[in-house]
Amino acid sequence: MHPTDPLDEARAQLRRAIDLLGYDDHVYEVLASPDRVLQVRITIKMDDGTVKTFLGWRSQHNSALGPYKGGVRYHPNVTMNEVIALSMWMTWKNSLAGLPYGGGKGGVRVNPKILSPRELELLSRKYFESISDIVGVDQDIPAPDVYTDPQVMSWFLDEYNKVKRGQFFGVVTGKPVELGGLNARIVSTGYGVAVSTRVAAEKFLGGLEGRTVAVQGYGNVGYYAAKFLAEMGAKIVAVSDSRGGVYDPEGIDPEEALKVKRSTGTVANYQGGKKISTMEILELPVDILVPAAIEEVITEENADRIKAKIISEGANGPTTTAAEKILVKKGIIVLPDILANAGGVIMSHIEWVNNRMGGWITDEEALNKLEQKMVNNTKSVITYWEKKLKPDENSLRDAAYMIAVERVVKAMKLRGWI
Ligand SMILES: NC(=O)C1=CN([C@@H]2O[C@H](COP(=O)(O)OP(=O)(O)OC[C@H]3O[C@@H](n4cnc5c(N)ncnc54)[C@H](O)[C@@H]3O)[C@@H](O)[C@H]2O)C=CC1
Ligand SMILES: O=C(O)CCC(=O)C(=O)O
Repeated sequence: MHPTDPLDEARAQLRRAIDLLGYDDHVYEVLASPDRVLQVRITIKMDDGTVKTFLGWRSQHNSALGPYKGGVRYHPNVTMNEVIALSMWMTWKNSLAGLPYGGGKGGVRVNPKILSPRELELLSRKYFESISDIVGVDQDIPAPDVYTDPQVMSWFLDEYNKVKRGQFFGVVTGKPVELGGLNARIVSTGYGVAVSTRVAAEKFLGGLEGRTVAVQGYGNVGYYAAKFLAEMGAKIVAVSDSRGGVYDPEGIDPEEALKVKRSTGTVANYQGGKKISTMEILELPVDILVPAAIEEVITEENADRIKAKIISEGANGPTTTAAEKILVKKGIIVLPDILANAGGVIMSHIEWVNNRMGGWITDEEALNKLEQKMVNNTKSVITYWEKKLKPDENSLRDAAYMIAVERVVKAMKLRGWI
C-alpha cells in the first residue's frame, strides 16, 4: 500500500533531527523503537454465524514527558509498523505542542465499513479489553483516528470501566458530550489545521483572503479544515475522498460537499466543476494544499509536479522524506503534521484535564485555548526555522522535529534514562 514502510519514514525523520541536533547515535537508538507494542487477536462471531479473526496493536513509543497518548485507527491495510510510526509521530506532536504526554497509537486491521453496528461494537469492546492492562488514565489514553469516532470511544470507555470496575472517564478522549467529551473535539483537528494555515498564509502569502485551497480526504479533518478555511476567507476549489474528487475553480461550498458525500457516498458527485482522481488533486494550481487522508501520498514521483505554495499536513505522514527534499528546493512551505494537525490532541488534553477535575469547560473557552496554542506553536516553529536553520536547505519539519526531539531528550536525561 505504501511506497515505503512508514516506520522507515519515521526513522529517517528522526535520524535527520538527531543529526541536526548533533546528538550521539545512542539517542537515535533509544528513540527509533517503541517502548512496547502489544499485538492482540480479536475473534468475533459475525451476524451470519461465521467466526472472524482480526489483528490489532497498541504501540507505546515514549513516555518521558507523560502518559502515552494517541488515537486508534481502524483500516483494512493497517500494519504493526504503521502503528509504531504513528506512535512515534505522536511523541513528537505532543512534545512540540507542549503537552504533558508521551506518544502512543493503536490500530485494528479491519474494514469497519462492512461491519454491522453489532459487529463493530463487539470488535471495539474486545480490542479494548485486550489492551486494558496497558492503558489507563495516567498510563495511556487512546482517542479517535481514521474510521473511529465518539461512539467507538464510548464502547472503549464502557469496556474499560467494566474490566476495571470503576468510573475512569479520562481513559479515552474524543468521547460524546454525555460521557465527558467536548463538542469542540470533533472540529478541533480541522480547526487547528485552518488556524496554522492562516498564520502561515499571513507570513508567506500576504494573507488567506481569496487564496485557493485543495483538500484531499473529506473525513473529520478534511471537512473541518475546509469549512474553517472557507470561513476565514479562503476559497475551496477542490475536494476528494477515497472514491474520487471534484475541482471547480469557481469555488466549492464545503457544506454542500459534505451533504453530497453523506447522501451519495462520495464528494466526487458534487455538481459543477470537473471530476478528478484523489491523486490528481495534489497537483492542481492552488495556493494551499491540505492532504487530510493517509500517509505517503506526496512522494518523489509527484513532488515535482506540485504547484501549491503551502502544504498544510492534516494527515499524519503524507509527505515522504525524499519528496520533502524536492519541495524545499522548490521553495514550497510544508506545515508538518506534528505541527499542523496537533489540534486534535490539544483538545484531547483539554478534555482529559476537564474529566480529571470534574470540570465544565465550555466549547468556546476550549476553542479559544486551542487557537492560541496553534498560533503560538506555528509562530515558534517558523521563528526557529528562520533564526537557527537555512530556509533554502531545511524544512519547517526540521525545525519542528528539533524542538520536539530536544524536549524529549532533555526529559529522558533529567529522569536518568540516558
Ligand atoms: N481525527 C483526528 O483527530 C486526527 C486525525 N489525523 C489524521 O488525519 C487523517 C484523516 O483522519 P480523519 O479525518 O480522522 O479520518 P476519517 O476516517 O474521518 O476520514 C478519512 C477520509 O480520508 C478518505 N480517504 C481514505 N483513503 C483515501 C485515499 N486513498 N485517498 C483519498 N482519500 C482517502 C476517506 O474517504 C475519508 O474521507 C489521518 O492521517 C489521521 O491520522 C491527525 C490528527 C488528528
Ligand atoms: O487526540 C488524540 O489523542 C489522538 C490524536 C491523534 O491520534 C493524532 O493526532 O494523530
